[in-house]
Amino acid sequence: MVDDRDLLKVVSGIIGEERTSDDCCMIKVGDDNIILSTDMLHESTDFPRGMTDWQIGWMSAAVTLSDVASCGAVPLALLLAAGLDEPERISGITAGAKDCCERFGAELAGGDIDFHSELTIVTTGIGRVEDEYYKTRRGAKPGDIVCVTGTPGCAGAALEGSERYWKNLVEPLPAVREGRLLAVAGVSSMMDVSDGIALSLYDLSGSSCVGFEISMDNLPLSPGVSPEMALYSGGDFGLLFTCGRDILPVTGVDCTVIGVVTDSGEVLCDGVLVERRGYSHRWMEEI
Ligand SMILES: Nc1ncnc2c1ncn2[C@@H]1O[C@H](COP(=O)(O)OP(=O)(O)O)[C@@H](O)[C@H]1O
Ligand SMILES: Cc1ncc(C[n+]2csc(CCOP(=O)(O)OP(=O)(O)O)c2C)c(N)n1
Ligand SMILES: [Mg+2]
Ligand SMILES: [Mg+2]
Ligand SMILES: [Mg+2]
Repeated sequence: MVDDRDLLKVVSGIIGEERTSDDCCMIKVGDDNIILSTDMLHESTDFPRGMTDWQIGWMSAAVTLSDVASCGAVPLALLLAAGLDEPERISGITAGAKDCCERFGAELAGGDIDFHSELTIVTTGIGRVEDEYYKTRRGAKPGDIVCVTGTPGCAGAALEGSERYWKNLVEPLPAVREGRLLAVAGVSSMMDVSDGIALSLYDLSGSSCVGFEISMDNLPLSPGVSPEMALYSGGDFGLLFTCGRDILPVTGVDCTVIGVVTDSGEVLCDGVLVERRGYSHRWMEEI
């Protein structure tokens, strides 16, 4: 079985690790730092039954604005390419994406339309960030603390049938304001937790060449959300970040310290190795 992270190693061998180890890429244009990110979602793996087309548009915009936010950037614009199984779905999807963009300060500024046997949406986000506020997955240092915003696991709980968290799942809120505030406050590394805390800790560990020691008791849990869900389920779009102890609290950011950065290279929870699993795309074939 291979997953998207295995394939990313292939891509990284061709275009360079630098380009595959962050939520976004950064391109310098004159004095500006332009932030770019793209995501593909499709019906069978990302849009649970019962979602409206408006929510599908909203979620598609939100996942990409979340990546832009995780770099400390201000979102500017979003492009949405829709591979439609039914042509009439375009109106709801576009309205949802536009509403999400407007809520978070971006413009839905273009896209593409084609036929596809399975509804497939690709969103590409563009943002801007100053040198000093640009954040990546690469700055975590041993001795830093590691923190998350919001309450992870709610989207996962909804997938397991908890109706109270349905909106968390289908209308996720990218942490655009929080990402910016944390960047300005001077965190050392940052990413979003779209694929769950466990996988995100491994991603951060790989990019920063550090380890983590977190504690189950520290995980912020909403009612009915198990520590297991908080660690291993995705779709919540909080931010995972590291920083020196002196930086918190950051006014306007609801976050929780879940552990510390170590130099071991291992991701441990209460002294036990965290499983490297979460939300990932898988193929049966070997490569
Ligand atoms: N097929 C690809 N070609 C080039 N770069 C890719 C490809 N897939 C992913 N990447 C890049 O690898 C990085 C990590 O991707 P990913 O783990 O999907 O990030 P995220 O989950 O934050 O969207 C991103 O910067 C992304 O742009
Ligand atoms: C079946 C299902 N599981 C989980 C989710 C929650 N969810 C919504 S978008 C998303 C992440 C999108 O994954 P990916 O395309 O890998 O985006 P990236 O992590 O690369 O930003 C998740 C986990 C969902 N909507 N449906
Ligand atoms: Mg991301
Ligand atoms: Mg993404
Ligand atoms: Mg991705």
